[in-house]
Amino acid sequence: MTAPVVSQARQAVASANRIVVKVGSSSLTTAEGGLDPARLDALVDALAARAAAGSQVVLVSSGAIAAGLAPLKLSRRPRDLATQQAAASVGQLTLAHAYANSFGRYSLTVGQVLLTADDVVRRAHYRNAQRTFSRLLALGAVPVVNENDTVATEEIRFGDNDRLAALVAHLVGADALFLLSDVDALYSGDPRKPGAVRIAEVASASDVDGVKAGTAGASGLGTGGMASKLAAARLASSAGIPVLLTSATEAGRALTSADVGTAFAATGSRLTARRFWLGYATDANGRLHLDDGAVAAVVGRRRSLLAAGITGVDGDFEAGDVVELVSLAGEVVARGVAGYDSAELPSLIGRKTHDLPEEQRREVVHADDLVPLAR
Ligand SMILES: Nc1ncnc2c1ncn2[C@@H]1O[C@H](COP(=O)(O)OP(=O)(O)O)[C@@H](O)[C@H]1O
Ligand SMILES: N[C@@H](CCC(=O)OP(=O)(O)O)C(=O)O
Repeated sequence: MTAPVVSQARQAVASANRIVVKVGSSSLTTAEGGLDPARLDALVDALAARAAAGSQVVLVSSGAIAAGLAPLKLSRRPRDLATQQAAASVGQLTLAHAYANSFGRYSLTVGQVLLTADDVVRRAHYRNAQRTFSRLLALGAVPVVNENDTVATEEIRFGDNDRLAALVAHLVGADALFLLSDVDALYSGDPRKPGAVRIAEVASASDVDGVKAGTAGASGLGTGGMASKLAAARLASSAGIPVLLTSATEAGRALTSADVGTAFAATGSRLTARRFWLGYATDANGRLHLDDGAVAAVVGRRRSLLAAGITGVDGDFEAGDVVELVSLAGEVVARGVAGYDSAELPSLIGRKTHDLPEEQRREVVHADDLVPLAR
């Protein structure tokens, strides 16, 4: 008998020391939509076992809105932000309490961490959140994270916890990310439709090129569907963090042998906190449009961006602001820190460096301040 081939990604996920586990609303609720204590306990059983085996565990849990429905006598997930926030305000309390009790069965202490996108986008907040996580973990507590729905306005929302989990995985320097949902793996298309094929391994971004990632599941409680999980898995794996995507009912196996679901290998190398923040966490203030030669230079050869390769400028930004670098096809290929104010650029772009006045011969985006993005 030949032994099953275990991919490197699965080995990395199985032996990871610090892990981030994200669970979706649909995996924590009953058919009627309320919080299901049995499902929550089953998840915590698996997390506590991993903690007992020596891993540091960070849990990103959705479910606040779902948990708030019944107490507020709402029959389904509200569509408007204000009612979602009210439901989250009521439900987060129930959710956190349920986790505290459930982890308490194993004498594990939980700490609640509620984050808005601002806490990751602003560098000072990012560092602050990093310190909090690091201290909680050092003290042996399990951070239980959710979006701070009650104060997050439409503009400053993450909107989906898959992305939040990928950002938290980087923020805490996790060795693996687990995305637990109500579907056992990634499929080539929506598994509710015939013909979808299960994908076990994703070794590089091109392995998911043809995948049709559909919207949220039948429960009506999830938000992003598979598309947001796929984006989050790409975000984490391109920043050097392997990902395992499977259903919450497989949490036990996922967190021990990792021989279930879809494994995403870490493709890119780990970025420093500053480069990760620059590439993925912060908001951009403007856009620079690049010709093909400039894209090849900055993405392929990791060179600085010079004025000669820029064909257009959008937005109102100052030197020091973050901008997106866009190809002729309209794809955002990199992000970087602008070396000039947007008002200065129109007279420089398209011109060779030696044709420019001496004080304007510096790079528009220096290579050290430029992060090519995962495609
Ligand atoms: N290509 C695909 N592979 C797997 N699942 C998919 C795919 N496209 C759409 N889905 C659906 O995405 C759902 C999971 O997303 P969602 O309901 O948002 O989960 P969660 O609440 O866990 O975040 C699954 O139930 C599945 O039906
Ligand atoms: N913050 C929201 C969850 C948003 C969300 O991403 O939900 P899901 O798609 O179920 O992971 C809540 O706790 O209800």
